[in-house]
Amino acid sequence: MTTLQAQTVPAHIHALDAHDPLRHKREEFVLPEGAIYLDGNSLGAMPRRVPARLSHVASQEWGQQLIRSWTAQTRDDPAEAAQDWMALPDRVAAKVARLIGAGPHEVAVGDSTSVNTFKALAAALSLAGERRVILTDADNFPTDLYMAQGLGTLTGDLELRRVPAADVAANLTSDVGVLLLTEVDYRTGRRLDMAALSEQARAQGILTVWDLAHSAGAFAVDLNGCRADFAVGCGYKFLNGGPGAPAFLFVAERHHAAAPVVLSGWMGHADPFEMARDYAPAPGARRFVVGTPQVLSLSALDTALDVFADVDLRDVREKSLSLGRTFMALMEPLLSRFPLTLVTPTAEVERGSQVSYRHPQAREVMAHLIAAGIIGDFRTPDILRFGLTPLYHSHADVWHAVQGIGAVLEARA
Ligand SMILES: Cc1ncc(COP(=O)(O)O)c(C=O)c1O
Ligand SMILES: Nc1ccccc1C(=O)C[C@H](N)C(=O)O
Repeated sequence: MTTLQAQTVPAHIHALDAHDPLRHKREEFVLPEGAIYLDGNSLGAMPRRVPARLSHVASQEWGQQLIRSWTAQTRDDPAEAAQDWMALPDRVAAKVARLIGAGPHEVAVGDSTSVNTFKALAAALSLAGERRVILTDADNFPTDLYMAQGLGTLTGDLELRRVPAADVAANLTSDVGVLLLTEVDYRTGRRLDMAALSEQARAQGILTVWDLAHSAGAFAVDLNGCRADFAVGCGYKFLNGGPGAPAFLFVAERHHAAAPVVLSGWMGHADPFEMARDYAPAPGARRFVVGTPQVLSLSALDTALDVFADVDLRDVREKSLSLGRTFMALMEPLLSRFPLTLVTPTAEVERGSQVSYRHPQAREVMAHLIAAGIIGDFRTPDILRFGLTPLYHSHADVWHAVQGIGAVLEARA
């Protein structure tokens, strides 16, 4: 990789970076040496300020303050007082809300995306009444399918109807209760039209559950603008919250009164320390926080999200599209020389923040690429996937990566 990075980047690539309004953000991340990391859609790079926060949480909040940290409001220092662990999920929810077009009271942070998918599906199905069909993309991410299957085992009367993504709109029929979709496909990077599909679903009385795993932090999401009903997403991909970071759940305000809280844990109770015998939900989406907040990982995510504080998500989207365009254009000559097929849509509205190709030996090729310092992903059955993170990638990275991909393919041929 070192030799590759020593190659001279063409002037037109440099020019793209020179005009990049986000180029200063790269310094806010720790990036691996001697490698080009194109996997922020699996695990985002670490924001530089996270270790100091974790160190403070460990040494002071946990080490010294211990249980007093749960209710730090009792402390004299106003800055410390505002850092109580009980409200940490709510503080993080407010930061996530801004990125997904939601109100802070509509977002709950905690648990995994899988668990939040279960909460959302259970609530949505209950609101759907007699309609016992969940419609989904047959190629949806496995955990979305599995969680729906698990819920079906519990209720016993559920049909999980899987259709190709292109056929979803035609299958929004009156027996469907819930539409479960992932906005950006984890393999192809194809982005669905969330606004149109939400609208079409609503017209049929169907509730929507959107998985934003590959959307949140990659571009501006407008849940309320789309009148989405429920959504979930990961904290560790484009939100850079670290391995196993807590996930989020969005529940539109109009459903707060009627949506049942199936996992009704005490931390979602209106007054946990009242220790009442019966469950009474906290106001807003906080009721969907189940058990004790994951303080260490929430703290990491909390600080990681500060990277977005001065960022305009329109710039993020513009740059993501530019990186993708550049990547695809530079890869173009390789497509006639090697058995590579682009599977990411070229139309910008249909793209997330990754570029993927089919290759008959994709698994092997990706192993070679990783060994050469180009870190992407292999996804079954034959996908080479390259994630683009506008906050820390430059067009020069993309250029170096494509030179490396060409060299690896050439060496194998
Ligand atoms: C679309 C999608 N949903 C969900 C997940 C993950 O769910 P969890 O955080 O529960 O592992 C991923 C990635 O792992 C994903 O790509
Ligand atoms: N959570 C993980 C744990 C281990 C390895 C990968 C993941 C991913 O997130 C994969 C990602 N969802 C994907 O779109 O492929």
